[in-house]
Amino acid sequence: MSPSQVTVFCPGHISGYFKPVITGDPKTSGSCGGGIVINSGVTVVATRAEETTIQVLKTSRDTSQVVSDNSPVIKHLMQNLGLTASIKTFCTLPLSSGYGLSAAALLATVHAVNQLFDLGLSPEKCAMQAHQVEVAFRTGLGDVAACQGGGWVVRKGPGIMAEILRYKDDQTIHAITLSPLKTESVLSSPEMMNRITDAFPKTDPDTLIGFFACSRSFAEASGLISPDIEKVLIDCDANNIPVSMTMLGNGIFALGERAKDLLNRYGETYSLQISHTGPRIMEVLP
Ligand SMILES: Nc1ncnc2c1ncn2[C@@H]1O[C@H](COP(=O)(O)OP(=O)(O)O)[C@@H](O)[C@H]1O
Ligand SMILES: CC(C)(COP(=O)(O)O)[C@@H](O)C(=O)O
Repeated sequence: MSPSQVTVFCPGHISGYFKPVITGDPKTSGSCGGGIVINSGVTVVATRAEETTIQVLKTSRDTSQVVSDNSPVIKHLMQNLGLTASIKTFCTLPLSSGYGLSAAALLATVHAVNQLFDLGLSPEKCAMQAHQVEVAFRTGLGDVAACQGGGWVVRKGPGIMAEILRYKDDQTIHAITLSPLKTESVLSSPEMMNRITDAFPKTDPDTLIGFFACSRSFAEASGLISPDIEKVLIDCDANNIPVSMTMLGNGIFALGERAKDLLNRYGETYSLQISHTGPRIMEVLP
């Protein structure tokens, strides 16, 4: 019996450093880089329907509010798949703030409709469907690849099939967002993309502390740090707290429990764990 509704959770992703790789084909384009797959992301509820409707909801204190009745990337994904369904996406982190929520929404949606309509797509094919929309819309380059699994990650090449090193760690990551930043605005700027490429680190980290150092030197060299962000970075430095800027968002992420009280002085602080998994089916209703 085909299900009537499927719920899937996909983790988000904080990118720490990245190098765009644009080949002209969204399937082989993407980025190399390092980031953290986080235990907060997007939950998608896909329900059989005669036409595609999309609701983007933000949840806080167990109450969800509709923030948008549209999502061009989800709409395009459904058209690519030739499917119609009611799609509701739920997140607690802020949108357009560098938490990889566009990727998480896309990847969760593909896995949900794959189960809802019994498409038989492999995890890799699901990820490819999501990745190519992300890249085509310039809403991300490497987040879908990262969110296929858990851990803090080093992506050695662009796209879904490239080598990804994944490392487990149970330390807490704390993050704040000072203001939204539309990823597409940066990815569509040739001048910024060239500067970002030049800032890419020469070696890959193999420790979490080393990842923070790589991300921080990348952020400093990228020219993306605003005065407000710089102030928080310096405060963390003064307290010996590993810290960097979320890519791409006007935000900060820092390592360990001591970061929470410090970041609380600057805004709402999100306490995050490194995810152990990628997308997960949460519920299937008959
Ligand atoms: N939770 C979500 N549900 C549905 N669509 C989303 C979601 N998050 C982002 N998107 C879509 O992706 C677009 C780009 O988001 P983006 O700025 O890349 O956010 P992020 O930095 O969190 O990935 C948004 O304008 C929206 O259309
Ligand atoms: C940094 C970014 C290009 C965008 O990340 P976000 O703003 O979270 O969509 C990411 O996709 C990456 O390739 O590392």
